[in-house]
Amino acid sequence: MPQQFVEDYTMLYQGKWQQNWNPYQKTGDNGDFVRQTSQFRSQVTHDGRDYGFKAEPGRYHLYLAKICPWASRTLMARALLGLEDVISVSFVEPFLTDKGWRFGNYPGAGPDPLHNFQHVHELYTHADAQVTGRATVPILWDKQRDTLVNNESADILKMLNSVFAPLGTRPINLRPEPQLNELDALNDDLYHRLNNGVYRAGFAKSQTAYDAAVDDVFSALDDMEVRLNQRRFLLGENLTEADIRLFVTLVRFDAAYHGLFKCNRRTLASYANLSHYLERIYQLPGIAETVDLDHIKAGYYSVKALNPTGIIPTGPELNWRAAS
Ligand SMILES: N[C@@H](CCC(=O)N[C@@H](CS)C(=O)NCC(=O)O)C(=O)O
Repeated sequence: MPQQFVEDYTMLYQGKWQQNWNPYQKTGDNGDFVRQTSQFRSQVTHDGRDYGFKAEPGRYHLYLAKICPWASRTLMARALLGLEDVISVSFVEPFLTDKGWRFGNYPGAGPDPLHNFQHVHELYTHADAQVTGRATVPILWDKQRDTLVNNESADILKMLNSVFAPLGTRPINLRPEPQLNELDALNDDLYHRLNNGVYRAGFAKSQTAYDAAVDDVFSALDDMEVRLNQRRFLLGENLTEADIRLFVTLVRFDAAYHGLFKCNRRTLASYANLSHYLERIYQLPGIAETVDLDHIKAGYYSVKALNPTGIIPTGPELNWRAAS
């Protein structure tokens, strides 16, 4: 979560919006970023058992930001499973304001279609008037009960692939049973070294923390490059959840993490296997539409703590449409 706001960040405390207040967002002893945990963890089930949220077409909505890799995971899974007509979606503007994510008219963003709220934090207090925590995306929203179901992308991914998948048009399994242990271990590793590693590099408060994060990032990229010597996807011939998790970081790498987050030992473009893999996934049906480089660049480069002038670099030139 845009750990960008390690210093002057914003959040809800007992239902009230707070600016420049930092009770939860910690920096570790080494100056490294410590990520908060998500607070809404209800599950949608086949029959509504346990939480009262039943998987039904048209009932749920995803509130997302296209800049956000965690939100983009869920958008990718929705496309891969053919759930576009089952779960509706809307996008906030790419900049985090002093009131957090904002709905608006920035190209590729839009209003809150359900309540016409101005900011994402209003969704949180609508669901729980006493909520404490950051107002993050993604959000899985139940239109029927008009409440927030879950704000943890890892949970949402699993729900899309389990209870929602039978409602979709593309019968694929992103979490194949025989490979679950390997998949979850890889997901975990990717999260620590790469998905969150780039943020640990970008928002490091000490040279030591930065050095360690960058080592993690490039050791992970090196390992994945080798892994892809023999495979189309990380676990073999079929795309799984691990590929979604890797893709969302790769697609932001040269545009944002290489420059702004100082992950500049190498460009992603210099990795042959990873570049072909990125193109291969980008060219799958519905995936290019989940990637908005304008939102990615405008959003990341608007982080004042890292880029006080707000100038957005013109490059790099990226073209994943090229045949792989
Ligand atoms: N654990 C969450 C993290 C989501 C997250 O960090 N989202 C960021 C955007 S990339 C956010 O909304 N940040 C707003 C804030 O921290 O105030 C998930 O994976 O769903």
